[in-house]
Amino acid sequence: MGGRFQEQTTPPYGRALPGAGHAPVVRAAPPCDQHALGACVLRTSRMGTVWRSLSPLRMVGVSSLRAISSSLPVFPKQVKIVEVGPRDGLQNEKNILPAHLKIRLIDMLSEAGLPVIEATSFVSPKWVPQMADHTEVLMGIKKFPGIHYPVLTPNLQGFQAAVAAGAKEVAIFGAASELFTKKNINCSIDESLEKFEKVLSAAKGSGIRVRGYVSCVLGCPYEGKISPAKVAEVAKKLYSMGCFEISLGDTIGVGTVVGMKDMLSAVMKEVPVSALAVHCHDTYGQALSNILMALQMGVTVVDSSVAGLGGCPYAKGASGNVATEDLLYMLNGLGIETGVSLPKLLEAGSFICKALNRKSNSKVAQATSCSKL
Ligand SMILES: CC(C)(COP(=O)([O-])OP(=O)([O-])OC[C@H]1O[C@@H](n2cnc3c(N)ncnc32)[C@H](O)[C@@H]1OP(=O)([O-])[O-])[C@@H](O)C(=O)NCCC(=O)NCCSC(=O)C[C@@](C)(O)CC(=O)[O-]
Repeated sequence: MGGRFQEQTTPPYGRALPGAGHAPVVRAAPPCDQHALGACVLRTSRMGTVWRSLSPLRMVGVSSLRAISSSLPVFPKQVKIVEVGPRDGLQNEKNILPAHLKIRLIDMLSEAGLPVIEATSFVSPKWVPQMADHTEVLMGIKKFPGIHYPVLTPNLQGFQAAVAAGAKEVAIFGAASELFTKKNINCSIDESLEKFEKVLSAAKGSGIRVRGYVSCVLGCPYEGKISPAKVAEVAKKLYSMGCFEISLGDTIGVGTVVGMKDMLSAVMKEVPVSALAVHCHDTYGQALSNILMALQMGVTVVDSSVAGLGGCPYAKGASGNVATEDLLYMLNGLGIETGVSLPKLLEAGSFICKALNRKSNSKVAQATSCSKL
């Protein structure tokens, strides 16, 4: 897998699509960043709509080009990708994957250069049986220098077990929905905050970093619409309690860009944007658009799952996170640095899909495996 994919920071443009003999020459469109926008135009003909590569200066004058550039959004230079596949991706799998395969997956993701890999959860095995081998997994992985391996801990019991297994970073997970909180961790939002407070104060004493999740930021499977004000309120509480980063989860992947913009605008009044991450499930195919909106608003941390694995066991019908391969392809196209190798990531995705006997949800993985045929 990924053999044809060379290490590069920009996508491979210009491959003729199948059937090009009868159709106009079609070229893949470069991503619309400040440098690339002028280089392509959308042309409509009797044969349909195609992208065509044109010299920017032949299309528009220099002054118009400057005007276009200055009105385009500014993207961050660097993005930190938080890989959640081994936890969020696998937690939903019915068949228990042996620990040695989870360990191999995490090691391959480390080799791909992911800076943060969420390794497992210290939750009740009665609630999430797939994560019952948390200690074996956390102790079994190679700990690459500079890479963080956080684990989920819903309460002090989970925190203590995680620390005993060698965790140096944990994540607590709340939600902006009462009903989701009840279904997910069996308590109210206020009760969850009391439990998290205990985790945070124990973590402070042990020098452990704590990340905070807020689920259902763009909709809840039980309550429907969630107000941006409620998301901002929970995010603010987690941040004031000492979480170094707040990950905003579109748990069921129902959000669209306007919702993302409104929600982030509300949260950014309470939590600095440098401490925010977005976590987008791709149920309605909106994850990359929503992430692009978040990047334009200054967010520089994005969660994703290799091969687009996953879903939440307490959010029926939700599909996996945005695939890390697809996110990386988009960031590469925008010239945004991540330090992650796409070929190695594709290998990790191919490995886990074989282990689970399923097709990758990543469009990039599908495209590159087709192009090998
Ligand atoms: C939170 C609990 C434990 C409360 O569950 P509970 O039943 O209310 O817990 P309890 O305190 O009453 O204890 C009952 C039993 O659970 C045990 N227990 C208690 N705590 C632990 C622990 N930490 N680890 C292991 N065991 C634990 C405890 O020892 C006891 O065992 P028993 O005496 O019956 O044998 C439970 O509801 C649970 O484990 N829920 C799992 C939630 C979960 O993992 N959800 C998926 C992750 S969240 C997510 O995916 C969303 C996210 C983060 O990705 C962002 C997004 O997409 O939006």
